[in-house]
Amino acid sequence: MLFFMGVCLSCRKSRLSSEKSEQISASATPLHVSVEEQEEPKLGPSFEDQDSGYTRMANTISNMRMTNPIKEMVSKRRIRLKQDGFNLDLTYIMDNVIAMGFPAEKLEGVYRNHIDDVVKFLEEKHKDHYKIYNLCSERKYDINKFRKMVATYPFDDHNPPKIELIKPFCADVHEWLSKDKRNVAAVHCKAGKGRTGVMICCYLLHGKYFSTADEALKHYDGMRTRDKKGVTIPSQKRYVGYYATLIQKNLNYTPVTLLLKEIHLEPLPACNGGQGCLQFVVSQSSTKVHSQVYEVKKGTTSMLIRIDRYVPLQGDIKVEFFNKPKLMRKEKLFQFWFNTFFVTEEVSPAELGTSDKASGSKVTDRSARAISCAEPSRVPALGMKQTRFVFC
Ligand SMILES: CCCCCCCC(=O)OC[C@H](COP(=O)(O)O[C@H]1[C@H](O)[C@@H](OP(=O)(O)O)[C@H](OP(=O)(O)O)[C@@H](OP(=O)(O)O)[C@H]1O)OC(=O)CCCCCCC
Repeated sequence: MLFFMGVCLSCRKSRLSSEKSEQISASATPLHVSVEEQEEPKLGPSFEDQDSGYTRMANTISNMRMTNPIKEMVSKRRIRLKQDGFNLDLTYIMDNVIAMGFPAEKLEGVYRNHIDDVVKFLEEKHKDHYKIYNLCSERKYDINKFRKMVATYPFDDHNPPKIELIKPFCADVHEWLSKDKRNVAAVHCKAGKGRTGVMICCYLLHGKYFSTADEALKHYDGMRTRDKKGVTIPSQKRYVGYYATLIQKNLNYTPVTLLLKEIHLEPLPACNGGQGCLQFVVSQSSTKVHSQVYEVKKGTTSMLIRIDRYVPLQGDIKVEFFNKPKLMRKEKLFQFWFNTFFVTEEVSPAELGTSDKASGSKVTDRSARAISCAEPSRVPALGMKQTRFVFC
């Protein structure tokens, strides 16, 4: 079943289509980026003292062969490194770029990479030449274990990064790798698949290893997983595409403001026998900026939602749709992210005509733009949703 949606916005301050004429000097500001490097640990024993600890680690539960089957189950189809006595959820995407699972401590270290095993691996294979990139917004660990060679570029699981986070990450990796040809960048999130893939693919584009998002993603997917399903969330892929666009067209990202005017849904997701309430929530910078609930009558196949007071949107926008049955908890149907800077698709007269007819108003703006999105529903029976957002 296809799910069609049109979002009509107006009053853009600028458009990507004007490309180079719109280049504005780089204003990418790292969000919550903390980089701590080249400092010796101030707490605990010196690194030399710790070496004896690494030797002893072979006797810890983290390194016991009995935990490997559990680790393998949890890492699912991600390709593990099994070499020289190591068995880690860790993959070389390039000779100097590693994707890996979270370096976990305590009980979590039983079913994920144990942090001591990761330290042991990096010390053995890349001593004095590794730097860790932690992408988790939800957790951290003792960076002293990695000689404080840890940079943090946080974002949430199952989400893309803020667009401003990508360039500083890529520049950081590039600078580190350029310093010494023996240097490696070890990137991780929780599983070391989705978020890690997004950022590594962006780096592969930044470093000119690949020229298109598809090529970078294909390379990553094949290197990191046995089923070639590395980065699978469409919004995450979309953001790799955004970064590719910035590089290909030599653009500097700058926030663009749009006014949300109307949303067109067709056909509606068939939940609760085709009736009930549908809620959509629009957020910007983690702040809810608009939310509305609509009653869906049985037999309704499409819906035009007009926003009474136009809502200004700028930058990274998250839209969530919920099924809101009466007397029951709401259930998220699907979500997607887009960035207002990258809304560039042309809108056909037929689409404008549909919107025009439904609203009863005369369309005068023929410079409308749209964005197409496809997101899988969280409700498996509803399948993949094709969505198209129209801005005018
Ligand atoms: C006997 C045990 C058998 C366990 C079998 C578990 C088999 C199993 O499903 O393991 C996996 C789960 C969840 O695994 P995780 O807790 O690691 O979660 C993954 C993580 O969110 C990934 O995002 P990211 O961090 O890479 O950005 C996500 O990838 P994406 O965002 O691309 O979709 C992946 O989705 P995926 O399904 O791959 O599409 C999730 O599974 O692990 C646990 O729940 C921990 C289990 C703890 C068990 C403790 C045992 C002591």
